[in-house]
Amino acid sequence: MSENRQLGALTAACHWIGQKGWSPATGGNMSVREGEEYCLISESGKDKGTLTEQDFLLVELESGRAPGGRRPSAETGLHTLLYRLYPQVGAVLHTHSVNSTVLSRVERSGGVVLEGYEMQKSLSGQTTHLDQVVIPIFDNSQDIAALAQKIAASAEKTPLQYGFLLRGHGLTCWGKDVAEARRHLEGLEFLFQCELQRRLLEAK
Ligand SMILES: CSC[C@@H](O)[C@@H](O)C(=O)COP(=O)(O)O
Ligand SMILES: [Zn+2]
Repeated sequence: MSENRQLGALTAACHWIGQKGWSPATGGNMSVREGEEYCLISESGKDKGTLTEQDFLLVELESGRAPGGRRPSAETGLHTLLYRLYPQVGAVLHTHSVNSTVLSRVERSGGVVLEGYEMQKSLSGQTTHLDQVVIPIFDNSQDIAALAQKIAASAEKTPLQYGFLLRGHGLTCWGKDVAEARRHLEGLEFLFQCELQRRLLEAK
């Protein structure tokens, strides 16, 4: 097993995510970068709230393969895409919260616009509630390779920041390390809940 210094923090983040109820059943997957060519990602099909460091597999970013016969996350292709596109990405968290699942369906456009919330400042680089933060939404697909291609094409036009939603599926977010990815996840989840409640209360 690798001695990635972020792996303990990632395992703790997985337990926290489980306690929050953001990875029900076996939903969600989590990873950390391991140098320029690899990442460590959760094994497919496990309960992400009770993972140990032995449940993470070393995967090559280019091929998405894990040596040794164990099966990395079904959504490995989305994690490896982010690590390949952005050298500054050090950790990726994918969750299945009720709020991200519902909001990504209620919002029919290609993105959720967050504006007017102090908590936007939980996202690195954001300094005021007056700015707009757009979290893109991509239609869900079971074809992860095709989905990764669509996301990559979109990222060429508009670079990805903080995270994206998969419609009716969940949130994938990231940071330069586990601590930042965790802050982005908590901030976005808070903002999604605010946005859903605002829409409910303002609906005629
Ligand atoms: C109820 S799990 C749904 C899965 O297909 C997937 O979306 C997911 O997040 C977990 O897949 P995994 O292969 O365990 O990483
Ligand atoms: Zn998922």
